[in-house]
Amino acid sequence: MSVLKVENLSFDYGKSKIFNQISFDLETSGIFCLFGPNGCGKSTLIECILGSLKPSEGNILLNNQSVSLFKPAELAKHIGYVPQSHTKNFPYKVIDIVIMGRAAYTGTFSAPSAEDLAIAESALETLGLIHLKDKPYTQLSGGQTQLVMLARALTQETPIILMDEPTAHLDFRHELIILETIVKLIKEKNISIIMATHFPNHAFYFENSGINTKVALMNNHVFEAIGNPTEVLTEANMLNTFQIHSKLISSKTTENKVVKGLIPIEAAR
Ligand SMILES: Nc1ncnc2c1ncn2[C@@H]1O[C@H](COP(=O)(O)OP(=O)(O)OP(=O)(O)O)[C@@H](O)[C@H]1O
Repeated sequence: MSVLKVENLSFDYGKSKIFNQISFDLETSGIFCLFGPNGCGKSTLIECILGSLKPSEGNILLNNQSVSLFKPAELAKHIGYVPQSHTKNFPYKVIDIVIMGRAAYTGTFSAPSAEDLAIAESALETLGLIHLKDKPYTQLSGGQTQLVMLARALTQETPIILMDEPTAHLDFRHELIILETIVKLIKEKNISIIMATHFPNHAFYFENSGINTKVALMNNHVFEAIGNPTEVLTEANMLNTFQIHSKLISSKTTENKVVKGLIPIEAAR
């Protein structure tokens, strides 16, 4: 079943066409990975779904209703967002940043309730961040900040979360913690996720973890391929889109689980 439908969506900045007539379904408890070269339009598409950019044509349907009909606070009860980067203007405490995820429920000028505080603390617990609760978030590392942004999105308690390169700047361990958290959210809370990423192995990681995973290869203003990771992230598509030679490998873990991944071999000259 689909929770979000994008139909024939186009967007341009003036005369500059960013994408043209793209369509996809986000399935309940599934992940949809947007994958493609720098500047192909992944963030622009995410911002169209969030309602902060207006597409030139097409529809975005949430539970069969156009997102353009939702008031921002109403949309924020359905769709959470983890941005690619975040400017830190003021040394708020971590808990205050996370509790901002409740704004759609409390209103901008009302004080958060004890329940809002409990929800925010529970999100920090889920992500192993509770010890940072009272720390000024201007003092966090890049990885900790990214996890706090995810905690804020969880606090929003939405069935859908959009993530724009959520592992950018993270070390190997923090990257895996984010990926594991995404898998947990999908399996335990039935959340559906759209994620822009530069790493084919993120999509394979989700598939290897038993998640319903779809990938779109965004390039030349369209989805040049769409489907499961094995169908889309092929050696031929990597050569065609990124001009790199790569090798798709499949192996078994000690628990006999089949895992797939894509190894870059050489940039084509
Ligand atoms: N305000 C703007 N006015 C005009 N063009 C813009 C504007 N913002 C972005 N663009 C252009 O739109 C295109 C798509 O940008 P977008 O950020 O969506 O790409 P992306 O796929 O997310 O890139 P990356 O992988 O580098 O994050 C780029 O060519 C970019 O230069």
